[in-house]
Amino acid sequence: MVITLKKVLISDEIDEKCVQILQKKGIEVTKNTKLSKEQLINEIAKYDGLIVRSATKVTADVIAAASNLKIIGRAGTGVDNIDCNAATQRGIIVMNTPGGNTLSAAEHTCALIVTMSRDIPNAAQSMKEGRWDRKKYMGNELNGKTLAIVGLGRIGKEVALRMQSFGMKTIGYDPIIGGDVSSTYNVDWLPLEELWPLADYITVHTPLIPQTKNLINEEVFNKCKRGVRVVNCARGGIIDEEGLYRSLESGQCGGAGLDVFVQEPPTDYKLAQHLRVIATPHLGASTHEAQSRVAVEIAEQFIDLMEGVKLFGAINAPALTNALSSETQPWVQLAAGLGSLASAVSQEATPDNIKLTAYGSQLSNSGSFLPAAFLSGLLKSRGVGDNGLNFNLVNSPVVAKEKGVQVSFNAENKSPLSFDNLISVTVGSGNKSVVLSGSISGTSPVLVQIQNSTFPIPPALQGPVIIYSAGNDQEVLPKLTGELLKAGAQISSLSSSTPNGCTWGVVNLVSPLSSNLDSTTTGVKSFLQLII
Ligand SMILES: NC(=O)C1=CN([C@@H]2O[C@H](COP(=O)(O)OP(=O)(O)OC[C@H]3O[C@@H](n4cnc5c(N)ncnc54)[C@H](O)[C@@H]3O)[C@@H](O)[C@H]2O)C=CC1
Ligand SMILES: O=C(O)C(=O)COP(=O)(O)O
Repeated sequence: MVITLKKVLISDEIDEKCVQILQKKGIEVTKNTKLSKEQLINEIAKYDGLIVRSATKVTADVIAAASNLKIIGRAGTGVDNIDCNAATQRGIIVMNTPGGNTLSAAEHTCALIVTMSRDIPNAAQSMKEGRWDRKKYMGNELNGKTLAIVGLGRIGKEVALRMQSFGMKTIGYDPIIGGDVSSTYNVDWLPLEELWPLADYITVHTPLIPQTKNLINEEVFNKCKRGVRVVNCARGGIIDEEGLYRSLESGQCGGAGLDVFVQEPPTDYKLAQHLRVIATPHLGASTHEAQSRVAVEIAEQFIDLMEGVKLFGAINAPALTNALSSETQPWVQLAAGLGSLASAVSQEATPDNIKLTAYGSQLSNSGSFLPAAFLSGLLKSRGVGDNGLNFNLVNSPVVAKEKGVQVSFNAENKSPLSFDNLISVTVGSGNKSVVLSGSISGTSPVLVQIQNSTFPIPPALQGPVIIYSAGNDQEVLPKLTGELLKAGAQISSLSSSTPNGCTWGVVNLVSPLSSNLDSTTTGVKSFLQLII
């Protein structure tokens, strides 16, 4: 899957370096951070790339209008403002820059903990108002207090390391990162229920997903020490805003540091304005350093993908990760071509049994992309979901799974045919099956065998091809060729398989045939034109 990017839209405030890197590679970049949703929907079809931060909401209706979009880049971490499922369905890559703003978000979290412990914002405000109020602002030391960290990924870990230098004891929970890992940075892993009663401060660093929505609610506050303080520098909604407000009012929660909100900007500022809340307008990543990093990273990740160097940061394209190099490209094309051919020959929209075997050392690690490439050809040829979907390595595995079509993959060392590296696929439906084998000649995908009939000179499985089965009739090829020439076809090559019960023929054309051929004059019972 080769990605070419000509026009990229940047719809959020992103460092100029991003624009410069893309433009240097000849990409036309439009930066417009003032688009309404309707304007974005009207504009988006012009672009094959989109770059956002958290402000632009890339919803399903935006994606439905994005008929040319190939990639959405998030210059930052959270992708909850992007409908990733809708993007995957349309074959659009979603990519973020994990890590680029980790340190800034971690420092902001620590700043909220520290300022909360001494009530610095209120004390500073009192001075601005001309009051010298030393009694009112008695604080607490952090030394010896317990910080519970929910989510021990990149930011959670950096927060732990920094707050340990204040003498805090760090405990934490993460469903993926276990105690063996967290103990290497001095975080005692505990299940949530054991975490709550021990915590003086709780900070959350998870994505907002169904499992983390309202993770800290009034019930949880009631399990904590009275006066527990919380920080949310991750995503609005991980701490239930209503439950937090009530707990602040009752004193069960002693303070909150909030950088993120369910609604941004909030329609109701009552939480942000609460005396015991320190609120910032989603500033975790807003440092010159982080913004410079994420801008450069997203631009370079786009270029690396375009140039086939590597795929980094993609969150919905596992099949693409190992399929970018120039060596793998012909194999991807071959598998897609075999998929188209298998579907055309078997005439089954949902074959119940597909086995793909890759032979040879070159293909020993091809299991991540060959089945997806095969499925892209199969789905394309069957017109599945025929609503303008372009099937590729991003959406094919997902759409095929929804249709109940799956491929079992197997890699073997020794090829059964004369090509050392070879793909063979068996597509079975009921008691019928189609067997196809292909390989690469030079850099071109070629068809080596159909059923048990081998091509002495394997034809290219590329561009417009006519494939026919002639049974044992040796007269078919001259008749078909005559009819093709009459129809104005430009033939680039002709190939026949060795007769073995049935002869198969392949005619490669320079351009697709515009008119239909008549089977009575060609003498061919069934032939198929495929554009591969
Ligand atoms: N305020 C801001 O400006 C910024 C906010 N963020 C947000 O911070 C959050 C964390 O970011 P990173 O550390 O980079 O992500 P990460 O992916 O490195 O870590 C997230 C961790 O949460 C864990 N997790 C998932 N479900 C969980 C659950 N139910 N309970 C506990 N842990 C769970 C994951 O296993 C993972 O280890 C994200 O929501 C991100 O969007 C990130 C950067 C800036
Ligand atoms: O990277 C993230 O997840 C953030 O929340 C940062 O958001 P922003 O890029 O500042 O809009």
